[in-house]
Amino acid sequence: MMMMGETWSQLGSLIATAMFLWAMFDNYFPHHLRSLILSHTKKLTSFVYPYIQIKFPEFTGEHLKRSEAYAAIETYLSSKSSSEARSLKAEVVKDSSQPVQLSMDENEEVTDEFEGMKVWWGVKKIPPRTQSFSFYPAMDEKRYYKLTFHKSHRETLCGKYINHVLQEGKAITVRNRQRRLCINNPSQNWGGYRSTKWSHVTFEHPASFDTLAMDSKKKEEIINDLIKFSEGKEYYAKIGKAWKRGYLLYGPPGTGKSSMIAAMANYLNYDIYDLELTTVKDNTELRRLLIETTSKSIIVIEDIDCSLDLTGQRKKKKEQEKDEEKDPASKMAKGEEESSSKVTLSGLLNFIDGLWSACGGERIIVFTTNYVEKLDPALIRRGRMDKHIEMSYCGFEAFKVLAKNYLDIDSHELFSTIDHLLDENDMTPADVAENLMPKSQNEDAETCLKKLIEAIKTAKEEATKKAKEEAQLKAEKEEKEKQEATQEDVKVDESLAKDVKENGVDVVKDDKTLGNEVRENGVTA
Ligand SMILES: Nc1ncnc2c1ncn2[C@@H]1O[C@H](COP(=O)(O)OP(=O)(O)OP(=O)(O)O)[C@@H](O)[C@H]1O
Ligand SMILES: [Mg+2]
Repeated sequence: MMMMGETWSQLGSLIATAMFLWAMFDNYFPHHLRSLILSHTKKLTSFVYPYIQIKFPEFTGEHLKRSEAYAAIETYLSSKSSSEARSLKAEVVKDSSQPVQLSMDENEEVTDEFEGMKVWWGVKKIPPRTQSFSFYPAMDEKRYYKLTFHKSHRETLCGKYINHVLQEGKAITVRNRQRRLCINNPSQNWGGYRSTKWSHVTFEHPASFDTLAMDSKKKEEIINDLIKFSEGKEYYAKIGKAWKRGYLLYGPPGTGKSSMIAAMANYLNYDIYDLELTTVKDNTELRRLLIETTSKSIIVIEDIDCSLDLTGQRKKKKEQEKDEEKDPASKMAKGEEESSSKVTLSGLLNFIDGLWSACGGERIIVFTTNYVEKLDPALIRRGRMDKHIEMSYCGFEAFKVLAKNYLDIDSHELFSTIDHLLDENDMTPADVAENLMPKSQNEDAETCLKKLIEAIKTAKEEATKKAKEEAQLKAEKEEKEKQEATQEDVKVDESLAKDVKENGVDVVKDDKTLGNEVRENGVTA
């Protein structure tokens, strides 16, 4: 059965040869008789060989570009080839998480089924026409995939099936794609041979939504939001909106903002572009960087409050100004610095919902901050940042996720104590996780839980002590200010009295108010 397509193909060739021989007798037959015979032969061929074949050559076009269809078919057939074919070829595919991709060798055949219809796939090699030396031997070795199916299935297989193969092939490539973490290069390194605006490494962060400790309802809501977005191509096209979504993650340090971004990327299979704004010179550079990001990616700007301040000017600039006050020499370079500090809030906003949105493909943009209240409302208004996600201190539900991850336990008698303690005290998931992690092999789950309880209690005591100290400091400061104010008043009174004594009328002339006071105090001019 395996070679069925092959056998039929040979039979087809035989018939074609016979037809050719018929044609050789061309001259001996009158024209009308000849076309009659030919039309009957065609019917006979189609009756004896009711199969259709489609070829997909590896290289196409004038410049012999590797055909996308060929690559997609190869990927699509990879799993079938590895389980059915006896002679296989292994190739390393660039940027793939799979060590090698297996494909069937020449003259092998695999079968596939689509809506109950059977098809045969084979790969063939066209031998090179010349034996001459070539710089591109791989290109000389032309191959093609051959699809064979019964003519009665023509309509479905030519349209729907081929479409399905190509789409699935591309989807598998995306799934197997090694994801990348890209970091923007400083612009002074942009010029030159083969330089790029982004450097990348393989993204291998293990965070996932399963390991992320947070309220399960909130987590589910975020996952659903991501699914809706990633499947929303038609929806976004319908409502006339660019296929983009903005998230603002805010919360104290160590509450899992960066882990959340990694989990999102892992969940959606997206690349991450970690955009460091402080090395971007101006809005033009920002645009150039963003235009080079690829589809299916998350663009991250961490600690947005540190990159831009409320007026849209760079924070760095403000700090420079402070330094300049102390150091006049640095003032000399001010003009230069100014021109290098021009990434503005409006530039960023224009990019988020301006023209950049027109470049197709799905992109998510995530801002993180520890201080949401510091951000400009223009930056975080709905529509720009579609979803605001608060990453908060560790609650009991989040703790249970961490306990499962770190200690592999779902319940324990100490859980209720921890529940109570976490309810009353703020502790970040990062701190909880740190305490739950066994430091040696002797530390079992109970020891770690006790360690956590101790840590929360200590943190509580420290927090109470700190609060007391702060209250005391505040009271002392207020008292000091009060005393200083009183001393200041006394000084003013004394100096006033002295002035009046020394200057007499002049003071009254100069200062009406003072004159009134002087008059009231009984010292007349
Ligand atoms: N919600 C969480 N779930 C699971 N692990 C967490 C969570 N929050 C923090 N952690 C742990 O703490 C470490 C630090 O967390 P992360 O870097 O995500 O915090 P962050 O909110 O981005 O902090 P920062 O504001 O300082 O950037 C992580 O490596 C992770 O192990
Ligand atoms: Mg972070």
